[in-house]
Amino acid sequence: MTNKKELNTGWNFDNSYTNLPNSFFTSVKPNPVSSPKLIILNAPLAAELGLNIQALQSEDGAASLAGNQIPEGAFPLAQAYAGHQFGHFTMLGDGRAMLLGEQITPEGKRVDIQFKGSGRTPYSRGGDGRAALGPMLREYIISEAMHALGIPTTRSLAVVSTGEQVIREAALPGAILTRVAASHLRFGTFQYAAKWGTAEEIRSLADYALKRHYPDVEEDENRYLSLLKEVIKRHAMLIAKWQLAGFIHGVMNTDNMTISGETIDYGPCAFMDTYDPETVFSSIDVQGRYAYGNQPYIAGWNLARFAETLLPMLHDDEEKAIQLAQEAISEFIELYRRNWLSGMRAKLGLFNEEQQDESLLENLLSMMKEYRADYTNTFRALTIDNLEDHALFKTEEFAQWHELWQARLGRQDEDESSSKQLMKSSNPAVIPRNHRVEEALEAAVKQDDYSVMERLLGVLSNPYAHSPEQEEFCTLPPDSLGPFRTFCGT
Ligand SMILES: Nc1ncnc2c1ncn2[C@@H]1O[C@H](COP(=O)(O)OP(=O)(O)OP(=O)(O)O)[C@@H](O)[C@H]1O
Repeated sequence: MTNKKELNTGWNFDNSYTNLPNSFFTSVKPNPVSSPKLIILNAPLAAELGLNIQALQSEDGAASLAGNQIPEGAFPLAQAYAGHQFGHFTMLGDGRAMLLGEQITPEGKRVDIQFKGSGRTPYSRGGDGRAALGPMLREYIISEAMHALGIPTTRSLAVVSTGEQVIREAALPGAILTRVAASHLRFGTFQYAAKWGTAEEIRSLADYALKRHYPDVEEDENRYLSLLKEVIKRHAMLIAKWQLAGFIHGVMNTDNMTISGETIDYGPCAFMDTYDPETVFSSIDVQGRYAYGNQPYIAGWNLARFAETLLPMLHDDEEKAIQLAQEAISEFIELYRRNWLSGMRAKLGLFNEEQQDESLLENLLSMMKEYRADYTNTFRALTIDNLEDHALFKTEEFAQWHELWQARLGRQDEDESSSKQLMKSSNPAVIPRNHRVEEALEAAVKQDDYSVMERLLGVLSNPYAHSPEQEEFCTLPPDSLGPFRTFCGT
């Protein structure tokens, strides 16, 4: 085995998180695995990060992506955090993840490099610290698809299999995902500090978050109120993008909401096929708390939990602090709605605003719900003017709606081709449909055949292309009216 200094992977770490008080993390070592094998490497992302692709593809590269070798400059640590899980507050922390370090990219950007599935930590509670191959590939596929759709998200750099099994409902092959994120600061990190930390500790966390993610407001007179408002703005944008793409996160616990406004934790998530706001993906979400249509309200609820952690810093007078927080939080739904509306206008090829746009949209969505229309394909069909053989398009109701829409398009200055262009860049032709993701995972995990996943990743990397190769990925699941199925075992 070559010496790690000879393995010039290109890591360029500068670890700022370690400057926070010790209570925010525990220094850890990844638990070496028996036979690391590189399953997939995201070469374009590696290049963006300034990494040496060939070195990472070597045997030693795989060992380093499994945590068997710690690169120079890394400072592996497990982050402490808490969170509301399905409404219940609990202490959490990285139980199977660890921050390897913060990479400074050639463009001077700072990003977290994190292993997920790299062994037990002091926060593992009863868990084994490990992850199964299927779910790590699932996170890889969906996070990269989200990125290509233009939705802020953590990224996936690589998956290595460990050569070891993890025991879930059955014995499954183990794997480690290398995740890249603007940071792993979560609402839950603040909740942890507010519950168990000192006033100084929470203040140092808030200052750190400001410096790292919102430097423009760092000098504001009430910078903690500005932090709250900026996080609200980012989430108003993020959740609008989720809703517009038909994405269901599945576990919007406060530990799965980032301060940076990136989507994190691709557990039981999916893109909606047939349009129904009540769609729930996770089988453990028996009450539908995290249903598609609830996501904006849950985000508002989570933001309120984040706001509570900042109260002592918003104002010396408690009542005044509560009032400031409430005012900020009360703006979230309106901000979200505005972003959503503007995205929906683009999906319909509309450049300007008219008062009746909301009802035009609501009418379309309620028809889609009634006729169980496929969310993505309906907008896509409107885009390409090739109305599919679907019950919705044959109804009198739709014909009337179509006429109103055409009249509305006619009342703007832009010509038809600009409208079509706008629609094409706003309505993806292909999304990671769950049955296609499952199919790719099954071939990969059970048959060691990665070709299905590679083809899927290929089309997902260019979702707005509207190319013939995408056609076969637009088909609905065989049981499109049935309940979603989840890929078990995380
Ligand atoms: N097998 C495991 N061993 C130890 N801890 C675990 C294990 N699985 C989950 N956890 C911990 O339980 C908590 C909730 O798990 P969840 O599945 O939501 O997160 P995750 O997917 O592991 O991580 P992330 O939110 O960073 O994507 C996290 O703190 C996680 O680290």
